[in-house]
Amino acid sequence: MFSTAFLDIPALAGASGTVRLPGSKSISNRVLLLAALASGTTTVHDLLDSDDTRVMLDALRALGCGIDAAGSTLRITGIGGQLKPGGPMLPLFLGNAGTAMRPLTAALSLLGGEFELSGVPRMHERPIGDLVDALTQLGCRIDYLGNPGYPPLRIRPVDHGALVLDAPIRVRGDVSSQFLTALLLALPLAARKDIVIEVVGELISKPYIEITLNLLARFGIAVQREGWERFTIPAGSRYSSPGDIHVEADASSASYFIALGAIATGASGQDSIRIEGVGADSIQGDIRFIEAARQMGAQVDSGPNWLDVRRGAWPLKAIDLDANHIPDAAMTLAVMALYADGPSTLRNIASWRVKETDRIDAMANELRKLGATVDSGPDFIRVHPLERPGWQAASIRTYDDHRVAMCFSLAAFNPAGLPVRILEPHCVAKTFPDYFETLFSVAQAPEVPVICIDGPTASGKGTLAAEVARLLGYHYLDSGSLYRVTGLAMRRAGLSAEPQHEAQIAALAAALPLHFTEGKVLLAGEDVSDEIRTEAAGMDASRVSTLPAVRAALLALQQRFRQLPGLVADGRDMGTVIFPDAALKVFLTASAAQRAERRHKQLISKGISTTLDSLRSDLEARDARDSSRSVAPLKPAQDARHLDNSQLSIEQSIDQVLNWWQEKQPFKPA
Ligand SMILES: Nc1ncnc2c1ncn2[C@@H]1O[C@H](COP(=O)(O)OP(=O)(O)O)[C@@H](O)[C@H]1O
Ligand SMILES: Nc1ccn([C@H]2C[C@H](O)[C@@H](COP(=O)(O)OP(=O)(O)O)O2)c(=O)n1
Repeated sequence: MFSTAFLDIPALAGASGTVRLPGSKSISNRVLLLAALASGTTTVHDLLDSDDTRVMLDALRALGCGIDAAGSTLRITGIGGQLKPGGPMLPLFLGNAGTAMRPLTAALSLLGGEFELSGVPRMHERPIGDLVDALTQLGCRIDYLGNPGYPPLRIRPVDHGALVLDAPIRVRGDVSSQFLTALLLALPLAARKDIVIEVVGELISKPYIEITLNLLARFGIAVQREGWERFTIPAGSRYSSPGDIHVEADASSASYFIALGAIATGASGQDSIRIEGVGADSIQGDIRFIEAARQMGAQVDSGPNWLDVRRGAWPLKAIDLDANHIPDAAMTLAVMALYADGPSTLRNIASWRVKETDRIDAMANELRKLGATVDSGPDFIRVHPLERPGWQAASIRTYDDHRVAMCFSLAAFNPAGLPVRILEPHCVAKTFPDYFETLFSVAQAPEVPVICIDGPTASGKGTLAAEVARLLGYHYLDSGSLYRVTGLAMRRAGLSAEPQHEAQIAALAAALPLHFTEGKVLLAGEDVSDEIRTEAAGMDASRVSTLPAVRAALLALQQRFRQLPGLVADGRDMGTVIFPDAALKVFLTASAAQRAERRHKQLISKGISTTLDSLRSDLEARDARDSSRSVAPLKPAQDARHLDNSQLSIEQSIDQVLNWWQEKQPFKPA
């Protein structure tokens, strides 16, 4: 996951390959609650691991469920519809997870304990009054702790004998279908008699109700449905665990990759995007996004649990769609509309206004930043396509809304070749923590940005480069470590850095069984991180690095580090030889005295004893060798910016480099 303040997605030109998507949020949280209310143990396969499922699991654990996770499988032992009596008041924090807040409100109101349910500030702006009203009609005792009609809530113990089960329970269906889902999931707890629920107003998002009914049936509860207005939970309904249950991949998450297949072609101009984990026969309503994507021109093939999508019509065909049945996935259409042959309109989407943020306003604002003309109203949005000269590079605000972040990544395919900056990209953790990594695994960029930091030993290159990479979410190449490992391999093979061994050492370098994990360097599985950091190893590295065949052998390996979304590379010849087209090159120096002192401190702190004088003379010898060798000597690239950090702190050096980088970016302010 990217935990950076922003993520710059370079202009993307194509995409092809296979993605496996995480489990559906809607199915995951429903299954968890049903398994928690059932008796016995349910093994849940392919559960989504995200913020929203984590808050649900924390709540269920607090209620006394046994939860045991192993890889992508989770075993949950339910409470059999009953809480242990006499527990203390339980405060439950549910973040911004509507799929936890709504059903838990209903279930806990009927379970009998005392609870306080709260969430993040946005959760306290998301309406829940219609659900609370329905539960109150029934005899449940729920108080608002803040604004009436909104969380946080206080739930008091209920007297099951006093529940009013004779009259139908009436609930509004036109604000959020989650209220009805919550009642359907929870009311079997009270089904001494038949319980009838009547929907008031036109029910929105019906496919989500279908998921609810489908999963209730898996847990032994056969709800009778008359149209979309009346639902009956039969007397004596009891949750019974199905034993094993598989969670389909999230169809809403699939929408970004279906769109990707419709927009992008592969390197050969005809490859497709294959999506695994969900097929066209999915129980999730958002799978009908496929129909909309087809209408816009996508070619979609499907089989059991897979989809295969490729570009059909181009530009995409404009669409005018009642998107009430796919409210979440329809946001993706709003970005696809930028690539269409005319204005596209999405209608009947008033529910967007009460989601993680006001999604109609959010989409309109951010699409306008890209240069688009957008009209919107209480329940619709109309997006005009963008011609090449109209596109602007924008910093996209994401409003703590995962779907805004994910769908705007598709703007990186703009024909103007502009990058897109996504602010607070970590909001995707709500449903798809590795969304951007998954996108980058199939996307191709004509130019992956590189920042080079070259300079003499102990100038602080490694420290600076690693931190800049971390702050930008870029990959990091410590090229010196490759020469250090080659030096070590040379020693172990009983060779020395002489011309007569050059070919053998180069062969070793070309086949180094090298892995970088969690800041460690592994050579054939052995952790050599400390061994390659000694001054002797630095000297060996400097010696092998003078051999042209060794440098040639390491070239391709270094260039393979250049991957989306970008790279920061440090060394001696990053800017001159390995990445001559890098967008920013920094030549980092500090006085020899300063560098010797820094290295001295560094080695002492690692418990390695040495003297300042010997360090300084080693360092000067190494500088001389690195600068005077015939191939790729240490020297600033012609277009490098010089940074002498003798008088700068580490933070000041980082700020300087980030400022230079920012100056090169085309983004307009957020
Ligand atoms: N600007 C700076 N001011 C003071 N010390 C620094 C600065 N930059 C790096 N250092 C310290 O100098 C030492 C050597 O830095 P390092 O990044 O290993 O250098 P290099 O990769 O160039 O050999 C480290 O202990 C680091 O914390
Ligand atoms: N791109 C590079 C990186 C390192 N080298 C050589 C020259 C250096 O003295 C050694 C060790 O590099 P490294 O960056 O690890 O050394 P310092 O941390 O700066 O002391 O490798 C090189 O020739 N080209």
